[in-house]
Amino acid sequence: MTLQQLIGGHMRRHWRPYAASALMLSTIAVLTVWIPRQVGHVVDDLVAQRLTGWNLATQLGLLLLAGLCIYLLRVGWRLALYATAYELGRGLRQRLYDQMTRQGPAFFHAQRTGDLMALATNDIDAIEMAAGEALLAAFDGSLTFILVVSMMTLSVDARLGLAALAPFPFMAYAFWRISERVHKAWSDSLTRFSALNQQVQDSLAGVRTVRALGLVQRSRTQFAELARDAGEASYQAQRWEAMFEPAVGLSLSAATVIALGTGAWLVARSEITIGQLTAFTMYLAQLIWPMFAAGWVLSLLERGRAGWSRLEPVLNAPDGLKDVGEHDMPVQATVSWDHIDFHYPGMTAPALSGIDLHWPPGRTLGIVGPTGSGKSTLIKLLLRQYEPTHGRLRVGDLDAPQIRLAALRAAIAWVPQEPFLFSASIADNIALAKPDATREEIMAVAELAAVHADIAALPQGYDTLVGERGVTLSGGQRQRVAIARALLASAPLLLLDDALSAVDSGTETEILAHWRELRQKYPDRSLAVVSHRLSAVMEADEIVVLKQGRIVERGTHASLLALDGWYASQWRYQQLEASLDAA
Ligand SMILES: Nc1ncnc2c1ncn2[C@@H]1O[C@H](COP(=O)(O)OP(=O)(O)OP(=O)(O)O)[C@@H](O)[C@H]1O
Repeated sequence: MTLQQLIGGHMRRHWRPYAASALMLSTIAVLTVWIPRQVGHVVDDLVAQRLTGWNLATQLGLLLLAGLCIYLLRVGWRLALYATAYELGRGLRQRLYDQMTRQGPAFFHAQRTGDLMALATNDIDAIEMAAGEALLAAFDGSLTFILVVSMMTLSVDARLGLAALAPFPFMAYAFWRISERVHKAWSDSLTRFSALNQQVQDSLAGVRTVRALGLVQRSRTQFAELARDAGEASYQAQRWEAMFEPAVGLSLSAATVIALGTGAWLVARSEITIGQLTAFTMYLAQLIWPMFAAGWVLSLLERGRAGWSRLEPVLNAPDGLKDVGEHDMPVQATVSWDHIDFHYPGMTAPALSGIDLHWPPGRTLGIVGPTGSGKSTLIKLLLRQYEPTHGRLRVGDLDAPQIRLAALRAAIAWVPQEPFLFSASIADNIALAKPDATREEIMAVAELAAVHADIAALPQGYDTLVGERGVTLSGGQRQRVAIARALLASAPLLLLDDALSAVDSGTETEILAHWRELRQKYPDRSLAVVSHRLSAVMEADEIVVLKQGRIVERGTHASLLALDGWYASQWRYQQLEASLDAA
């Protein structure tokens, strides 16, 4: 879809404000061309001494009224047109947001956060201006041009009109050449602004790392370079835009010289009156606006086209995952990874191979293995962040894609290793999946996640703000707040993806003991624990050991110790480490 089609579709849907603006602009244009004609008559009548007293006052009053109407109508069209242009911007921002919420990690892998932020701000602003100011100026400019030129040629003198218009084809050619450069320059400017945005985002997210590693100077230099590039690109675009002005100025000056020369000759031959020549020169001055409007419209359209050419591919990126399922999540169903192989997009080595695993309801599954062995990938497939390359993920009798994505995800409470806390109170962060939860419910899950005492010790307790503008919680506290959040969701499947890594082993034992108590109350709730620390999975009903994407050992804690493989040696190592720590 081109920018023209996008704006055309928007205009069809919102034709009323556009029609109202067009009507107001047409009235303004008619009044604008009426004024010089009227002034011409007044001048001729004054020269002939036909205009005196009341008549003169009435004529001047009419001119004043026309000026007032023009002023009010200008306010009117602005309000009508800008409101509908903002509506287009709002719709595009909503589409972009929806697109982002539909996409999986592969999409975000391919897009930079800074780019997405620039699209939502700068690029959509440019499109908004193309649908608002540009359309208005195009309509107003063309109408004024047609009316003014008609008046010049029809009501004054056709020969004079044609002579004065002679320089304009040269101006049109110059405009065409300049607008090509403007488009290129704006594309470049928007892209560089994105890069600058990305640098700001990276620097803010990693500000502590940058400081700790003494990289502040390097980061400043990088920022300065990108800011300079963005500034220069923007300046370059403005420079090309500025070229419209000399083109207009030169053409109008040439037109004025021609008009005055030809006009004086026609007056001398008494073929036109002085009043007509006065009106003609006023008309010529009125051509300034359509000429500038043409340059302005071209540059706004080029800016909009540059923004749209960056936004469109993102809006039309295919959905990472097809949400075509029609079934609800089966109740008390076994989750099965059925002969699953998986490659990350663009990677040659498989992240998972030949995975066969069943996770019955109410059971605890432990997933362990060396780093990079595929533990989190197993969980990501269950969350349907990615689809298996081969094999099927099944829930009860259904393939996972047959289940509505929202239903599947609502049935899963997932706690990643580095959970995200929003800039809100701790209570709101815990109640994310259940905003109407009572304070008692929130406190109960915080107790289960062994974080209640930590929260109670904070200045405003559960109302303490966390996140960007609030208190910074430790890694272990964040993990436990996230576990409380997951427990409050009361989902049948709880996934702890290395979510106890920053918690000491005593607290880990406490949380797992609480889980066991909870399971007495809700025996159908299932738990999957990914962990490097084997003590977190030792009570699981089944433990699988992954190595290079394959299950190499499986069983209970006791049977795996008896197997004397990776699990047993890792267990001995971790026990020894714990006893050394305790000593
Ligand atoms: N988004 C991705 N794109 C490409 N490769 C990836 C991606 N995420 C993970 N991998 C690769 O897939 C393999 C398995 O990663 P995964 O995160 O599942 O391992 P893990 O066992 O959870 O590791 P850890 O214990 O360190 O968290 C690794 O080799 C990793 O580099």
